[in-house]
Amino acid sequence: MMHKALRFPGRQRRAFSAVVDTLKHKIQGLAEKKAPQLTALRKEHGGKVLGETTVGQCIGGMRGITCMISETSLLDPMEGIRYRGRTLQDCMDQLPKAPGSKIGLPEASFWLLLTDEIPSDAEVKALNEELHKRSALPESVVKTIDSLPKDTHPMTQLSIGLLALQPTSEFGKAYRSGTLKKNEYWVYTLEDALSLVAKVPILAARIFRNVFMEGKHIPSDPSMDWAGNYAQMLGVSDDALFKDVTRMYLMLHADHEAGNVSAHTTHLVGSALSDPYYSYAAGVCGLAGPLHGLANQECLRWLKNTRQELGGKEPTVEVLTQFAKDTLASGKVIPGFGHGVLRNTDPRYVIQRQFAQDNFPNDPLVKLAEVCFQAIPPVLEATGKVKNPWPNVDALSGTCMQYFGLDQEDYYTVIFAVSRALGCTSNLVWSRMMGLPIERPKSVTLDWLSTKVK
Ligand SMILES: CC(=O)SCCNC(=O)CCNC(=O)[C@H](O)C(C)(C)COP(=O)(O)OP(=O)(O)OC[C@H]1O[C@@H](n2cnc3c(N)ncnc32)[C@H](O)[C@@H]1OP(=O)(O)O
Ligand SMILES: O=C([O-])CC(=O)C(=O)O
Repeated sequence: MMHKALRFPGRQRRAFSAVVDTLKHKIQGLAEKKAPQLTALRKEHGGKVLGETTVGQCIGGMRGITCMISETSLLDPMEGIRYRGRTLQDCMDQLPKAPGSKIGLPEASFWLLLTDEIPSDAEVKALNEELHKRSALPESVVKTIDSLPKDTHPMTQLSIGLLALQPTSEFGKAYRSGTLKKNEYWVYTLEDALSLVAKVPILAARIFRNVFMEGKHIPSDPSMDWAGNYAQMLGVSDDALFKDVTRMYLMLHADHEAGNVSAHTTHLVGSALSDPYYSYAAGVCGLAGPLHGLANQECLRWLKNTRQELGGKEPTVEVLTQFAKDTLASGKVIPGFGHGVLRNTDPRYVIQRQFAQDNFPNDPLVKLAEVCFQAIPPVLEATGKVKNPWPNVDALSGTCMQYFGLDQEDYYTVIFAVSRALGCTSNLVWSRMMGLPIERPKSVTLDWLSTKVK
């Protein structure tokens, strides 16, 4: 029996690819299982109270208000993010891997986020073949990107590139045709999600080579996995571990439930039925903020500056404590520390730290980051206001990649965005499947609040 709560197309447009058909059937199968739950929650429990909203939350960035649905992942403040119920360590252990690698493949996490299933090796291989088929950038997009001034920030270039891809949207075309039915929205969103995920590493590598490598490009290798291919197109290192560090980065940053700025923005824009290119370009603009994704660029810069100021001296906890205090005194945040919702060391940091300790423990920036791990939390704690003094993912991601020669910190958030495309577009598919409405919370004025609290 079909449930109205979820959007099942009556007659499915057959995809030209077996793996896309498989994905559609798996998503649809999962949606059929979830349909009674969604219907009951809407119809029988729609009036139940989840919590009250305080004036502090209204002024304070809506922290702690439970008011969004995201099926792909859920965050525990102490244990961090789980992709479809699996911790990141579970994902590292359980997801298929490239030959000789210990890293769970990020494109396998895309499959997991979409379907709630760990794909087989054969399924990931087929997905990679499909992504390669969809990966070519239209000539118009190449021209647009190549014509941008080289000093345009790489994140600006990426959002321009995503918008330049927008005319290729299958969802947009189908919607404009006037024949698209609501229960078909998710199918076309999935088509766009796959194409966007296929193209984003090609676009991102092009931006890198244009800005930092005099426009000398390295062609895509269709025999490679999604992230390994991205690493080889960046072309900064032939070390097999550089492919692994890229795979790890892209797996760890894929999703962080839906309230973070990039995911929320993507969801919000998508809720107006803007297609995935519009929606994710908007999300990317949010990721470019220094309190969110750009913190990894800021953190690497902070570490490099600190190292320069140390002038060859060994970093000590005492010296780093003073550096951290100076940063606070100058009115800046310490990038890579603190979090909106986590209340413990970010498990993404823990996994990256282990990778660095296993593979390049003597790298000067790794050593410096280790001292920061000891020195900075007490400084933040001493302010009495920082709710989470522990490191987040951004505290080490740049350090791990610079070891292999990718030390252009302005580029780091683009790598984050390549990864976040997996989670944000998976969420768009599920939002359209669940028929979620346009998002429109209530805002009020200060006078309204003052009258209310009297
Ligand atoms: C992928 C990601 O997006 S992970 C986060 C990446 N961002 C960073 O690493 C930037 C540094 N960190 C921060 O700025 C913050 O911790 C955020 C933005 C991540 C979270 O912000 P909030 O939820 O407001 O944190 P919290 O409630 O603990 O903030 C309370 C106060 O402590 C300050 N604070 C929090 N973290 C830090 C920090 N790392 N350095 C200095 N001050 C901090 C806040 O600015 C705020 O000050 P205010 O009251 O004077 O405005
Ligand atoms: O969850 C957040 O607010 C920020 C974050 O760590 C992410 O988006 O990866």
